[in-house]
Amino acid sequence: MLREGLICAAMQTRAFPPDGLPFRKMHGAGNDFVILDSRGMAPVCTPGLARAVGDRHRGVGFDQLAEIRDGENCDIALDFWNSDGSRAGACGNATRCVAAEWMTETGQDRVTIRTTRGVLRGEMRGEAVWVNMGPPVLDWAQVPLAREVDLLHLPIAGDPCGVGMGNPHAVFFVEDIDAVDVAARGAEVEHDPLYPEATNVEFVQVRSHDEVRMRVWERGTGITLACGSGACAVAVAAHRRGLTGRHVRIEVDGGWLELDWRDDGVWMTGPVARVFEGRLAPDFPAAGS
Ligand SMILES: N[C@@H](CCC[C@H](N)C(=O)O)C(=O)O
Repeated sequence: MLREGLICAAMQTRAFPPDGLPFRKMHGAGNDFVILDSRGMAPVCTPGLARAVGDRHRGVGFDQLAEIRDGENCDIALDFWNSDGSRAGACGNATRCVAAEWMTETGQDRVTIRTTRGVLRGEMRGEAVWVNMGPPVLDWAQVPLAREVDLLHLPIAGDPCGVGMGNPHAVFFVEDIDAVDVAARGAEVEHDPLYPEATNVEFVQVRSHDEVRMRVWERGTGITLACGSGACAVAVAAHRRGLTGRHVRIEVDGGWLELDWRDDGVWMTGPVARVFEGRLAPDFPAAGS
């Protein structure tokens, strides 16, 4: 059990236990995560630890680190970190991964997960784990943006839509997604002054009323193979622009996600996989940071 190794955290120290810090590696459609479990104990992750573990050469490597914590009036809580050590307000694919693990471990078919945007719900439908990522934020101040603008047409070159999903997104609709330099344009838009807390950036080519192709540049991480909250933002933006219905399949670099924008929020499903379990060495550079 991951919890067994976190005795140090329970003692309010950040030093790793003598046999190392246990973690799980998972991915959802290629969006990869290190998952720590500090239920019943003090949280372990710090910006320094996230950066060190996130280093793909000297650490484990991940797009996001998710730390499972005790939930208040819900099953569990989740904190998310980007590989640059910053916090992420939402992570749809890690939420799907942890929901799937929790349901497998408990044998239950529903889970409630507290995140910074409130309590999210997950449920098993047949073989598929669906999570409700909550309603989109369509108020400019809450996205947040720096000033009042029309979210459907942001004053940024390329005419993106602005959407909040507990984290900010800028969604660009393009004719030919293969012609987009995602790294260059993504890095540029991430720090556009209109987004005071920076933004995730999605590029979308619409294929039909219920299918789109998306590529993503994530705030604090860079290009990833998928972004769940980004896929939610894309589904919302595409429907608001009149390009798709409320139910859409999204091809990302790492596979397919399915989105369903309902009255109670944006539901999402897609593949999840456990990759391995391991332990960070007790003398790992960030131990105790
Ligand atoms: N990959 C995640 C999104 C991660 C958060 C993002 N980089 C941020 O800083 O907001 C997902 O699946 O939603």
